[in-house]
Amino acid sequence: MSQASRSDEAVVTEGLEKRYGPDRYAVAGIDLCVRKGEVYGFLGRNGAGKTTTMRMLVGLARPTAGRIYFNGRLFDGRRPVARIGALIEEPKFYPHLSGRANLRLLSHYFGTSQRAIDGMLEQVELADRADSKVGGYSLGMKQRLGVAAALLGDPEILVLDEPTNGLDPAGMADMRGLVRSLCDAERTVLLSSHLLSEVEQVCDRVGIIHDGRLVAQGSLAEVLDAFGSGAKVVVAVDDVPRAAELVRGLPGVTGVTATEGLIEVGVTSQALVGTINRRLVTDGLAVTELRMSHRSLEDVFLGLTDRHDELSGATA
Ligand SMILES: Nc1ncnc2c1ncn2[C@@H]1O[C@H](COP(=O)(O)OP(=O)(O)OP(=O)(O)O)[C@@H](O)[C@H]1O
Repeated sequence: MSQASRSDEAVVTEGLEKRYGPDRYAVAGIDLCVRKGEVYGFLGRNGAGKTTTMRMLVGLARPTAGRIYFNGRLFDGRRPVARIGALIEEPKFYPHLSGRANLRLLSHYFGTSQRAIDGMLEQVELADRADSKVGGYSLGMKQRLGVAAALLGDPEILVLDEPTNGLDPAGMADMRGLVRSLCDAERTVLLSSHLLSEVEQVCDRVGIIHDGRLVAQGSLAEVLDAFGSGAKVVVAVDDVPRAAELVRGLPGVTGVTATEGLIEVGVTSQALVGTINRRLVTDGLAVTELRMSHRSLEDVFLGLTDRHDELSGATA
């Protein structure tokens, strides 16, 4: 059965591809799955293929292969099958007009009422600057006005390409809060970022793209579990080789690496801390430090993308 037939999925792509020239893949066949009502973080380094994917989703670029479904309906790149709002790359506004006037111009297409525009300006926290010229807005204000513009058609699916790009920490925090406030049972948000901390803080699920390929997808916990075994125990001990040998065979230990004065033990559960300690002490080793260390999404992301580079190098 096609994934696209599930009713809880807002955006599904199957083998979505964009090729520029014979061997130049910007997006090399990706299967995205964004569930209704979630904030989905599309994460990748610069040039990974995020913008190209988003441009295809909103009909600005034509896929060279693959399919896109919105709410289970096939999108052919022309006829809309769902209400989609988008902020892709830097928003463009008339600088000599106010924020409100810019929105009013854009709203003609959707027939949005003045009251609804006021509501949007409130929502993006621009109400008190709505009548100032956009030319005097900060980047963060322009980005928020861009989000308001993307909301004009009351979208079920909101696509935001790097909405925090170029913002200062305060602007980023504002944008994060705004993104969360926009997502509800009726609206799904798909946002891209190259910043792991952003995605970690705001998204329910993530897809990690590297070199045009989706290398991981799921909830943060799932991605961490599947690709990082989540947790490890760091032990400072007097006899590292002996300690590594002793813990390697314990049930629940997924791997051991030895460094100077330390072993790092991959574990399936925190309860292993006690087991590891007992095993070492019983054997007469001196344990001077023992702590849990959780891998961050950043470690997983870097590990996945590095591993992908190694594999590509090995097969090239
Ligand atoms: N029109 C084009 N012609 C040829 N190559 C392109 C074109 N557009 C994008 N690319 C290439 O496709 C790849 C993916 O670009 P894309 O802009 O989608 O990445 P990105 O993840 O959004 O990165 P960034 O955050 O830097 O925008 C890059 O190698 C880029 O150079």
